[in-house]
Formats: sequence, structure tokens, C-alpha cells
Amino acid sequence: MHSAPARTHDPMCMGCGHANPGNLGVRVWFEGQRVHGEVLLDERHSGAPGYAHGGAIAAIMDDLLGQVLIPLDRPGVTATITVDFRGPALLGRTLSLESWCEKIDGRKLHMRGEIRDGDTLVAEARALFIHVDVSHWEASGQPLPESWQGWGGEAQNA
Ligand SMILES: CCCCC/C=C\C/C=C\C/C=C\C/C=C\CCCC(=O)SCCNC(=O)CCNC(=O)[C@H](O)C(C)(C)COP(=O)(O)OP(=O)(O)OC[C@H]1O[C@@H](n2cnc3c(N)ncnc32)[C@H](O)[C@@H]1OP(=O)(O)O
Repeated sequence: MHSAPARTHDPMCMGCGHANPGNLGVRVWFEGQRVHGEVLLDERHSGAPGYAHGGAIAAIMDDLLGQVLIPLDRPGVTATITVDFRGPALLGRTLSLESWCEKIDGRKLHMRGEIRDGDTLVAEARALFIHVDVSHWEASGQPLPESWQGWGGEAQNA
């Protein structure tokens, strides 16, 4: 059963932002604290004829693993991410996405994720996210999404 996220992400996100015409087309849904999704890359994301650019795959991974922050109910930022490219990422194929939190150690959130083309593992990633207060994003001067208000208050310093 799919659960609705309590928070929405930035509509201009380059990964999944519906208001960003250059977005990568990442679509996600949530099952408990796990994230599922899909993406379909095309010529705009080419690295070699017919193949996706590795940087596009890495950006998708960052977005995908970051989505876990929503069901975890903890705002955070990527501190490190490692992407292992395991198989060909072909353009024009609907790739399936999955991510989850493996371990929480204070403010350190250890995320994992996978991208598959059918049964073929295309890429897997591990990332360290650090839980931050929403005030972390105030320095830009841009308004924060309304749904971020109060986000992480209960989990802060947990
Ligand atoms: C700009 C995009 C933001 C998007 C995310 C926003 C919200 C999420 C919303 C919805 C979620 C949905 C989708 C998400 C979509 C996309 C996700 C993209 C996420 C990003 O793309 S986000 C941009 C890139 N990201 C940054 O812009 C971070 C810049 N950076 C900093 O802002 C600081 O660097 C910070 C805050 C990370 C830490 O600073 P700090 O002062 O708060 O904490 P401190 O340094 O004390 O570290 C505390 C403990 O973490 C350990 N630690 C820290 N860094 C480490 C490292 N690199 N390696 C190993 N361990 C590390 C320390 O060793 C210590 O460990 P210990 O406690 O054991 O000593």
C-alpha cells in the first residue's frame, strides 16, 4: 500500500521537480519508510550513443536517497555519496528505483539505493546524510516550501 508523504520536495528540484522543465523525470512513491520510483532517460541525458551519462545516474541517486528523508521525517543534506555502476544504463528504458535508510547514528543517516532495468542491477549507492535543522536552508533568502514548517522538530538531535 502506498502512503502519501507528509512533506513535499522542492518543485524546482532538478531530479523530480514538477515545475522544473529540465528535471530528470524522477517519480517516487512511498511504502512505509521505503522509497520506490521510476525514471526514463532520453537523448538529453546521453553519455555515449544510447547510454545514460554517469553523472545523470549519480544525480538520480542523490535525489532518490534524499527522498528517504521524507518518510524518516528528518530534514538533511548529503555529506558523501558513492555510486557503483554495475550494468548498462540504456536510454529509453523505464528504470526502477528503490531506496531506504540502513542505519541511524545520531545525526548520521546511512542511506542505500538501487537502480534496476528489469532484473539487471544498473547502479547501487550508499550515502551519508546529515540531519540538519530546516534553518540550514534559510541563508539563500528564498522562501522554503510551506510543508517544511516544523519539519524535523521532534527528530532533532534524536
Ligand atoms: C541543495 C539541495 C537540498 C535538498 C535537500 C533538502 C531537503 C530535503 C527535502 C526533501 C527530500 C526529498 C528529496 C531530496 C532530494 C534531493 C536530495 C539532494 C540532497 C543534496 O544534494 S544536499 C546538497 C549537497 N550537500 C550539502 O550541501 C551539504 C554541505 N555540507 C554541510 O552543510 C555540512 O558539512 C554538514 C551539514 C553536512 C555537516 O556540518 P555540521 O557542522 O552540521 O556537522 P559536523 O561537521 O559536526 O558533522 C556531524 C557529524 O557528521 C560527520 N560528517 C559530516 N560530514 C561528513 C563527511 N563528508 N564524511 C563523513 N562524515 C561526515 C562528522 O564527522 C560528525 O560526526 P561525529 O558527530 O561522529 O563527529
